[in-house]
Amino acid sequence: MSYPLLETINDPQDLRKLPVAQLNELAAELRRFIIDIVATKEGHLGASLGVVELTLALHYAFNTPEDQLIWDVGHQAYGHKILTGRRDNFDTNRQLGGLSGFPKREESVYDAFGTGHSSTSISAALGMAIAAKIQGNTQRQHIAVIGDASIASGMAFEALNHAGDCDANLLVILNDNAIGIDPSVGALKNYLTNVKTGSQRQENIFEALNFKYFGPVDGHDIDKLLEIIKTLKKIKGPKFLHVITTKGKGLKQAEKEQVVYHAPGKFDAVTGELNPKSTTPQPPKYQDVFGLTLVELAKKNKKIVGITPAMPTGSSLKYMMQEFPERAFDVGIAEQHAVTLCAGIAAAGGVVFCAIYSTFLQRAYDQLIHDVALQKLPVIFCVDRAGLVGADGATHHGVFDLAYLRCIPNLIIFAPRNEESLRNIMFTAQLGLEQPVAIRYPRGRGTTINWKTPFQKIGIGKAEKLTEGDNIALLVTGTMTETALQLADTFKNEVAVYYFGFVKPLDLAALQEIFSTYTNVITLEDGVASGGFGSAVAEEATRQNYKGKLQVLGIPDTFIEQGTTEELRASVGLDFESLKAHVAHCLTLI
Ligand SMILES: Cc1ncc(C[n+]2csc(CCOP(=O)(O)OP(=O)(O)O)c2C)c(N)n1
Ligand SMILES: CC(=O)[C@@H](O)[C@H](O)COP(=O)(O)O
Ligand SMILES: [Mg+2]
Repeated sequence: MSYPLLETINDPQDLRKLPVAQLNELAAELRRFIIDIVATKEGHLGASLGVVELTLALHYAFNTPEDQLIWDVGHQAYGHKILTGRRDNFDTNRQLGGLSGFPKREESVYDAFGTGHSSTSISAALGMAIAAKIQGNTQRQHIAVIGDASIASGMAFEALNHAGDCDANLLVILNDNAIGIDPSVGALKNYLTNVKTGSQRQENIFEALNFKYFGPVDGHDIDKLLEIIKTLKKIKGPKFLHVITTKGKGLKQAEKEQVVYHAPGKFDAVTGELNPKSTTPQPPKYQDVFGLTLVELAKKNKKIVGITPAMPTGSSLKYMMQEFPERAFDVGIAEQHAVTLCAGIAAAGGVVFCAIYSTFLQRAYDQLIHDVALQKLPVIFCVDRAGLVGADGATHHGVFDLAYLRCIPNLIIFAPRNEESLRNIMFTAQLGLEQPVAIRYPRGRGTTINWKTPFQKIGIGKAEKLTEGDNIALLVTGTMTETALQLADTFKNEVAVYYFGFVKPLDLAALQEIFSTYTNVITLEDGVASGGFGSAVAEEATRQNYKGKLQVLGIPDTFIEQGTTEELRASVGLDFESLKAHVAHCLTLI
């Protein structure tokens, strides 16, 4: 494919030299470029296609990078990256050693603020605007582009509340396409629909918060956008521009199936059709083991309720939402609310499952401690995307959970080793625990094709010895148990594998036996090595005055960037080959 006009744009200075009349042609090429790359390299698609015209208009009208442009979440910033000097290496997007799939300050001066988690843009832009004012810079513009799902989050509202009471030079652009990953939810969504259709006369929320409100404007009409931005630039203080766009704009299937084409995987760049799925039977995704098992349990246990903050498709809570719409809810991008809502449901006797990604649970840490654990409310957290998640990279890896959960009193922490163990802990939890439990499992598929095994109750806090071995005790948690078993198979009778599903409470009796039997102990986990499972074992080793050698293997103390999970595991020595070499070396020292 050739992109004659786009190829002349190496940064926004080049863009600003074009006559306005050529911008629509450039928009068509930019859209085509994004489609061509994402079709083969994968990534987020619909969001970037929807803001092609807005991206061009912003870089054309504002003086970036002096003016600060912040993309909320940042999954819609592909056009921005391509126009700001990253066109020629955009095919490395989300790959090992390549561009990040999100804006990143160290990647470009045009990336004013790193994003990945949603609803941070208004706070960050306001912070920059306040700093500029203090430094005497009254000319710099600060622009936050935020989606309709992201603006409904508490954090965004906190920032709007503050900004409306400041005279800082801030422009909030609401990119309203009426959908997040899944359809947007809530009263704000209804309000925005009314504003767009003019179906009800009501006070403008944003004006009520002291913003100068403009719009709604067609976000695919570059001329209109430029005209309105010209006016906005002359106004000081907080301003709000409401832009209406279509997610997936320009690719028929992406416009029609917006949920699927949020991040569609590989597809045909010309027809837009998704690449055919493999017809050979495959093990299930962990998210589906969770989602379908929950439906099974909810059919029998009428007290079960399911909650997810904005990830019904990603977490597969959608299955319960379809089957029991009155007992399963998507509450939008509202992790803090979701956790305290679950606390409330549990306090009132509900058996509540909170389906949340590990990386997003970080946002609700105080709610987890203050509202759930302190009151010993038996909320069942199903913490998805634990461990390395792959192409989303540093903002999204679920590697901190074991460390940040382990220090919370009253909380049980369980990491299933396979599909069966995930089903059984879910079954056990809904039978009734006296305290909360966090069940963490990874992105992607398990290992068992026939995974719908009969339910069995799990004894809380029990570790299991899986293989016999004389020289090394390999203590493992979660789905890395499969790798540990491969190691035991490679070093037959040398490596004893102990599976610790429970990171808390730890099986102290099992540890006592291990410390009194082995002079070499290795722990293995797919979370950070400092503070996680291995640290728990090390603390107990100190308490028990263990004199042998203990090694804690996990993610090192650094942020891990993007790549395939296999590449990333290899990069931190947690793949089978690296571990095999490590164990072989340890055995030579014994
Ligand atoms: C705190 C947080 N929760 C959840 C997500 C997952 N997530 C990424 S994009 C997205 C939807 C965003 O929707 P919207 O703001 O409307 O932007 P659009 O994709 O429509 O452009 C969600 C829920 C996230 N990135 N951050
Ligand atoms: C941008 C964002 O936060 C989500 O789109 C995320 O990439 C989803 O991750 P999964 O693909 O693991 O559901
Ligand atoms: Mg949206």
